[in-house]
Amino acid sequence: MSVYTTVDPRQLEDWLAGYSLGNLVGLKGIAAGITNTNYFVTTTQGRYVLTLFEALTLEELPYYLALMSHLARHGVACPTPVADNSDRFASMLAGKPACLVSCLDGADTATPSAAQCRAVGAMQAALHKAGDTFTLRMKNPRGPRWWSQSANRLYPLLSNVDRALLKEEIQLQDSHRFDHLPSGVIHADLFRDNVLLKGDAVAGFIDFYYACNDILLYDVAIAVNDWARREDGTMDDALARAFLEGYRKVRPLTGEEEADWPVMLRAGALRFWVSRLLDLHFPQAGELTFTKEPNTFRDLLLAHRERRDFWL
Ligand SMILES: Nc1ncnc2c1ncn2[C@@H]1O[C@H](COP(=O)(O)OP(=O)(O)OP(=O)(O)O)[C@@H](O)[C@H]1O
Ligand SMILES: N[C@@H](CCO)C(=O)O
Repeated sequence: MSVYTTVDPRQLEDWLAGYSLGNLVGLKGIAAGITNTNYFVTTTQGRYVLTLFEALTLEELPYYLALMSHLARHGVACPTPVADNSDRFASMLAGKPACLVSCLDGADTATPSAAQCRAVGAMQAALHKAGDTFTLRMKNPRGPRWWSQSANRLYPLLSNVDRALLKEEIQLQDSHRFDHLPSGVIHADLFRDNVLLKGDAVAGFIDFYYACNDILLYDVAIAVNDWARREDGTMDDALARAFLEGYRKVRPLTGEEEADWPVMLRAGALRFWVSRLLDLHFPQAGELTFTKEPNTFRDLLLAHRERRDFWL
């Protein structure tokens, strides 16, 4: 259940007075989600999603909300933030930073088809292209420096085998430079649960709160690592190919990107192995975290390392 902060209708009516969205008709908590509190809000003008941010501050929100607004204006399927009468996308509600975005008609899937992977790949490429004209900048908080520092905290807690694997992979990644590859705005967490689908079409990408500027191919690797991953940690090549096919139709990969694909898949797996290990071993006191299985990404990393024939 992910309604951590309760909002009552009277309180919401007062807050909505700062918008031009008509009167409140319905308010319903959303059970899915882990980090934030989400509600479906219906007014006489339409249906929206209200998010109360449990960890991000009001000062941190403008980048993400401006980005969603920019992408939505440029044809990327994602929720559009609604501005209040003071032209702000976010303000305080029930003691938390809060925003309203348009409600999308779709649902996530744990078992995507090739057609759905193709559509998500194409929309991710559209996001990468639309990001070209977005002027705000955000460094990736989960880049190489972060995983090296995190690994130092984790080494004493890991088995000898896992410690050796983590050290070796970080060394390999540190020795490999990706600076020459195309970079821009990336979602950085485009997992299956962050995409709403309607049939085979993308209704919208959600959860932009890891979005940042980084290498575009890194974003593709993160997404393919989830969309084409089987339960046993190996890749479903047909799904991976479909994803890349959709992506390339909108933004063809360069020869340098193709050459770096195997190492980038490993970088994507490493990033989520490390973050899941951190969540497991260093749960933040008072923070609402739900631990996902770190070994999934260790096993995926091993599968990528052992693989010789890449299906690009
Ligand atoms: N704009 C939207 N339109 C329709 N449904 C939405 C929208 N945004 C979120 N949802 C629904 O709310 C659920 C929870 O949202 P989300 O995954 O963003 O939660 P979170 O707690 O903010 O993030 P996370 O779960 O990644 O920590 C989604 O699975 C989706 O069903
Ligand atoms: N998508 C992430 C969690 C949110 O960042 C994971 O599955 O580990």
